[in-house]
Amino acid sequence: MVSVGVIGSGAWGTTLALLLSRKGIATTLWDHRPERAATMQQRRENSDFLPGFRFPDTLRVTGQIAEAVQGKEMLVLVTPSQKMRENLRLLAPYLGEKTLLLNASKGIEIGSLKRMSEIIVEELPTTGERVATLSGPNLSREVAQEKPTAAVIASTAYDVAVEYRTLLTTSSFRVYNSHDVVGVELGGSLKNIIAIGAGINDGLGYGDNAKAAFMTRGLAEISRLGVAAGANPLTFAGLAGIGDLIATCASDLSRNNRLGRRLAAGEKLNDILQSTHSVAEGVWTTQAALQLARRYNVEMPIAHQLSLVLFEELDPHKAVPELMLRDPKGELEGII
Ligand SMILES: NC(=O)c1ccc[n+]([C@@H]2O[C@H](COP(=O)([O-])OP(=O)(O)OC[C@H]3O[C@@H](n4cnc5c(N)ncnc54)[C@H](O)[C@@H]3O)[C@@H](O)[C@H]2O)c1
Ligand SMILES: O=P(O)(O)OC[C@H](O)CO
Repeated sequence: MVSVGVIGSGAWGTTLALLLSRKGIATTLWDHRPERAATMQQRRENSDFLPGFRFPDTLRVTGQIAEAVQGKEMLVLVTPSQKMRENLRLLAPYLGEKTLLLNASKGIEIGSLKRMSEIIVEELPTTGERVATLSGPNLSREVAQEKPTAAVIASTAYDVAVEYRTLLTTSSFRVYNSHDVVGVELGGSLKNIIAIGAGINDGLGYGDNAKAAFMTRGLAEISRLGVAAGANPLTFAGLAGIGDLIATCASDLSRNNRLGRRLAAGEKLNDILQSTHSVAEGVWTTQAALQLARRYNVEMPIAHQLSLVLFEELDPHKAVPELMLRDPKGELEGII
């Protein structure tokens, strides 16, 4: 049977490692802090990021990246997106010539403005046709609880998407495949911007009309940028688009959504970030998306206003009239 290495042991990495090891698959989970890896291996639980779920015997935790990579037929990469590149450099010496790689992180690298699969192929040039990306409405705790969930795996190589689909499918985790790597990666990343805004909306008590409009116009922004970058517009009507947008904007479990509610309560971004080790990718994705929008000459008014709230302490109440009083436009302008 196949053996799998999971690189990154936050809530999602641990959940995916649990899903695999519960299927009886030999799974090695890597934590970049060896002392925490040792604690998890001994206690059989990730009490920092995913408390309450006991590890099966088929799951081993290690602080040695070589152990998680060497001899593995398939890897799952689940680090914070801004740390993906440094971790690829760490694992590169141990990577097998035929090992498949699945990205499960959602973000865009600040500076290079590259998506995760682009970084993988840039750092590991021989892996081109062996890379796929997982995305969709996948709040880790619900997946760990084996609540019914659907996801999508995109790859330019159909066989690779299908191999990972088979690997991850269970009676509570249904996986679709897609060719649209750009759309699936951008959908999963950009929805985090809108989730922060939805959390602000909730925190300010703006109500459901506002939230529905915000999510819908958020999806229009995601689609505009995605289509300009080469995505299939229909991908944004799928699991990695509207699906993930709904889950993240609606759920108390979303870290991006929670960050938005704390901003609405008047907390400062730096204080929020310092109070947690969990990653709210939308903060960094807002910066990267606005730079990408300039590259493609695409308008992203919501992301722009959110960047002012995040980085220039704009009172969110003042962002709203800026969005409401913009020049009226055709609803689908810039998308199709
Ligand atoms: N949690 C979810 O529900 C969920 C679902 C789908 C996708 N994702 C995506 O998965 C990625 C990882 O998120 P998560 O929820 O697993 O993490 P998390 O927020 O629960 O925890 C962050 C993890 O990153 C680790 N980390 C910090 N610096 C690191 C470094 N330099 N190298 C390696 N690891 C480092 C921390 O030790 C910790 O394990 C993100 O891109 C996120 O958007 C998360
Ligand atoms: O907790 P969040 O906000 O990082 O969202 C987690 C997943 O991306 C939901 O699909």
